[in-house]
Amino acid sequence: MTARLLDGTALSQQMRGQIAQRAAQLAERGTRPGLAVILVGDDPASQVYVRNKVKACGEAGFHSVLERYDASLGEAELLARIEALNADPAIHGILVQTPLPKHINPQKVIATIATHKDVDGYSVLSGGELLTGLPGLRPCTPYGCMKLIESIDYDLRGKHAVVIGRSNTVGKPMALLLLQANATVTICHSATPDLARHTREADVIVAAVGRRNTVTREMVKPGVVVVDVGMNRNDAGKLCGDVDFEGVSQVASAITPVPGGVGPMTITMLLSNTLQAAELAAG
Ligand SMILES: Nc1nc2c(c(=O)[nH]1)N[C@@H](CN(C=O)c1ccc(C(=O)N[C@@H](CCC(=O)O)C(=O)O)cc1)CN2
Repeated sequence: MTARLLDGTALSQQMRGQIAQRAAQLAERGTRPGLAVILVGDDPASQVYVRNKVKACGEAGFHSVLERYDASLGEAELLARIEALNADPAIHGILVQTPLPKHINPQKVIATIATHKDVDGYSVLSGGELLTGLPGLRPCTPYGCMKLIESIDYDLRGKHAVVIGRSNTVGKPMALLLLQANATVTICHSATPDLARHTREADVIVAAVGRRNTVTREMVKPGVVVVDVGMNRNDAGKLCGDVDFEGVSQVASAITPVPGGVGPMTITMLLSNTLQAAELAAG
């Protein structure tokens, strides 16, 4: 079997077109969705991501501001800046790019962002909304993974989904979203003995560990749907995920590539969340 490609670039293009249309309708009613992106420090990958976020905003007709600060920015100054953006009516979403410099506590930063502007969906309140099934802003990467699975009309009801990774930003919210879609969910992590025992039983695998070749062909059953959140470099310096794409795509029914899978969807869901926040603010 050769797997169907879950193409995040194509799905993003389609979804961003729809988001731009909705943004234009909202703008006609007097509200232009606005996103503030804050970057502290000069991490090269983060610089690319924030640039791409601002570019995507422009293409969707959103207002956006990019605030860049030196890595020496004090925590109190950053929190004060967030408070000001919380009070700014032109801003519907606030995002602080991670990783942050060591002297800044990311939990404090996230807690300072107003819940209704928390377009990363990282706050304790946003997490609680997800946990309890209340409407709210969902973390962009797992939300994007769900859209990729939905894009092939895959019915998760009664399916066994295995999530590899238990981070607050991907693994845990991913498991909750799959649960909400009526899948039976197993979360595996670094202390799970015999990972393959679990992945071989899976109808759906979401790999989010940050280590290449975590999932190989012998570890999956034929027909499995595989979503690869990993972003690693191989020995040749080429971008690759957590899944051995060459091997697993021979037996899977659908699989995301890296690059071009989950990554672009992360930015698309950020636009979607910002639009949702703006629509709510507009009433
Ligand atoms: N505040 C946040 N920080 C971080 C997030 C986040 O969602 N919010 N996620 C990641 C980084 N990230 C977005 O910020 C992100 C990562 C990767 C991509 C992407 O499109 N990747 C491409 C490949 C890019 C390349 O060539 O290097 C792909 O997979 O096709 C988008 C966004 C950590 N920080």
